[in-house]
This record gives sequence, C-alpha cells and structure tokens, in this order.
Amino acid sequence: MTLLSVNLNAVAQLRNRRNLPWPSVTGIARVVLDAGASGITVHPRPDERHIRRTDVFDLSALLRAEYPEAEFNIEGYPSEDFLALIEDVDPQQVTLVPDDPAQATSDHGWDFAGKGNFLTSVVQRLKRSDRRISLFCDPDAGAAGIAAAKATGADRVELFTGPYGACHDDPEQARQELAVLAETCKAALAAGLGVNAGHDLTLDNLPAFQAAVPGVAEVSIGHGITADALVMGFAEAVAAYRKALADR
Ligand SMILES: CC(=O)[C@@H](O)[C@H](O)COP(=O)(O)O
Ligand SMILES: NCC(=O)COP(=O)(O)O
Repeated sequence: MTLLSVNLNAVAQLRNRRNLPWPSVTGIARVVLDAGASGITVHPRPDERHIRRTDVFDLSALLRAEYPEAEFNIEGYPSEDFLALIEDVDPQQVTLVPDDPAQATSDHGWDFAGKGNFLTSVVQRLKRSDRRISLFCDPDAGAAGIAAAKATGADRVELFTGPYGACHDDPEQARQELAVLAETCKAALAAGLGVNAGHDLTLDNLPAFQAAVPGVAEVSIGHGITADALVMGFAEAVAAYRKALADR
C-alpha cells in the first residue's frame, strides 16, 4: 500500500499573505491526519516563503502529542541550519533535496555520483535507527545513479515526478515519463532502497502513476491536494487521494 503524506507548504504560503495566523498550518495538519493521511511533509526554505521554522516546531509538538503514529517528513537542502533543525526536531523521515535557496521550487534530483562523498557524510550524521533518510532522485537516475545513491547509506529515494506532472495535456509524453520512472523505481527496489515519490502528483495523474510504477512506499502531495481542497475541503480531498492510492 502506498501511504499519503500531505505537504503543507501551500497552506503556509496562503497564511503568509497576511500577518495573521490563518489558515492554521497545525489546524490543517489535524484535519488531514484525522481524515487518514499517514503523515505530514514540509519543506522549510531558507527565506521562509511558506513553512517557517516555528511551523516545524509547532507541527512536531502536535504530532508527538496527538498523532504519535504519524510520520513527520522534513525536506530540504542539507545546509548547516537545516541539519541543526533536523537534530532539534528529530523527525521520522528526512528528504534531502539539492535545491538552491533561490529556486522557485524543486526541479531536479541529486547527482549521486558527483555528490556521493557529501551525501554520505550527511547521511551518516542524520541517520538513526528510528529515522529514515530519503534522497530526491531524478526520474532517469538509472542503475548507476541508484547504485551511487545506495552507497551513501540512505534508506530511500524520492522519485521526482515533476516532469510526469507537467504532461497533464500530453498522454503520450506522460506514458514515456512513466516508463522512465518505472525503470528507476525497479532499479531502486532491486538495490534494496525504498521508494517515495512526489511533485505535481494529482488526483488525475495518480492512478496511471500507481499502475505503471509499482512498489512506491509513500507519496508526498501538496500543491495538487491543496487545489482540490479549495473545492472539496481537506478531509474530502484526503479521502479522494487515499482512494486513488488504494484502488491499485
Ligand atoms: C522536494 C519536493 O519535491 C518539492 O515538491 C517541494 O517540497 C515543493 O516545494 P515548494 O512547495 O516550495 O514548491
Ligand atoms: N516531495 C514532494 C512534495 O512534498 C509535494 O510536492 P507538490 O505536490 O507540492 O508538488
């Protein structure tokens, strides 16, 4: 079964339009966890354009107090500030992403071979028996990239599904993107890595993704589910995404 982690970046971004505390990031976390999401994902960027450091601590306190079974997944570039935040907050999963602070959003995975020594040292620093380390992975990382990812000591890779999500009006290109993702997923599973996936997954594109790329442990979804929640409400949206994941 593929688990759903709801990314709350977009909720925080909406809140940040005003110097007011709503929509509440912890309030929406409660709603999505009560509706059956398995966890919460955040990607605190250095400019705090959406998730703020304080949100990370507030969410951590909420999950520990009220949702001890839920997974907290924190994504980010492993700067010294980020690593110190992870050590303070102690989430169950950390997803390392090779983002430049100026990037509008995540748009590529790691160069596993080129950054192998750096990633190995970060993974060694963050790894604990009760914490997973996942590495953001290009859809076409291939067997050599996956071998280098495995050599860092990471537990999982997260397949970057942005190029697939961008094919919403081009079914043939979408099929090609899925074939590439499926190859990399297969190679990762064969290497003993778990596989997560995320970026621009939606209610529309999830079923084909699930059918073509079996074995994905967790998807993290933010932009698409927030867009749907504006129409259906977050509880309904979580139910619909869980159904799309379970229908496989
Ligand atoms: C790592 C990743 O896949 C991203 O999807 C990220 O969490 C999205 O970041 P933004 O919400 O800042 O675009
Ligand atoms: N890791 C991907 C993620 O958390 C959500 O990405 P998106 O659904 O906001 O594109």
